[in-house]
Amino acid sequence: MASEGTVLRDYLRLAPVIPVVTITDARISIDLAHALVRAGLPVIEVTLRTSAALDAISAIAKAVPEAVVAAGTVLAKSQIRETIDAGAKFIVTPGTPPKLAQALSEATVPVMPGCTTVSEAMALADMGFSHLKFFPAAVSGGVAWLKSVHGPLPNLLFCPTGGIDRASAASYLSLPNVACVGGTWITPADAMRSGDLAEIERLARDAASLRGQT
Ligand SMILES: O=C(O)C(=O)C[C@H](O)[C@H](O)COP(=O)(O)O
Repeated sequence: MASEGTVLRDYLRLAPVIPVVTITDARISIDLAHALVRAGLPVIEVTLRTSAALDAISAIAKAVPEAVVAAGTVLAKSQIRETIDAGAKFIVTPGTPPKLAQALSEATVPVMPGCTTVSEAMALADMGFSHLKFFPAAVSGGVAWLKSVHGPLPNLLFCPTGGIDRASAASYLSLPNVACVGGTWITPADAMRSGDLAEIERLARDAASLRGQT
């Protein structure tokens, strides 16, 4: 688990923002990943919310080696193997009930489990997880929550996600216990639907520029 933490830390250092992407047609995934990589956001979380998700992960993993594709919305133990087989470089969950946490602790790729409370964060830290998704961040205390937990839990790093946008991202990124933030604002549903990759690349470039402000 310790070496997995190092690998995950290196992934999360690649960019200030992880685009959280829901893909309904896997055919867009390679061009989308190229656009995000070009813009400076190589770490991409593909949510397992659609039937195209595993194909999209697989396509990105094979065709865009500069990208680090993660599987998001992993809710069940059975999805761990599926996503690793598809080529996911790491796994992200929105929340992490104990049985899922146990299965994730045995995964062969790094995992960023989701949590919302101090007790959940402590339980995950106790299992060896060092980088946690704080979800849903904005409605669960946001920046103030992260500031408060840094004192008692100084060794944990978070990727707050949920309700974060371009305007609020910088205040999260300025915190010492925030590795990066996640969000969907880079890949809005209408741009995804119409395949407007130029707009997505513009939003991604703008998000990547947040690095300099922290
Ligand atoms: O489905 C999951 O597992 C998730 O990870 C949830 C997403 O991270 C949020 O839905 C982010 O959405 P926004 O609030 O629009 O940025």
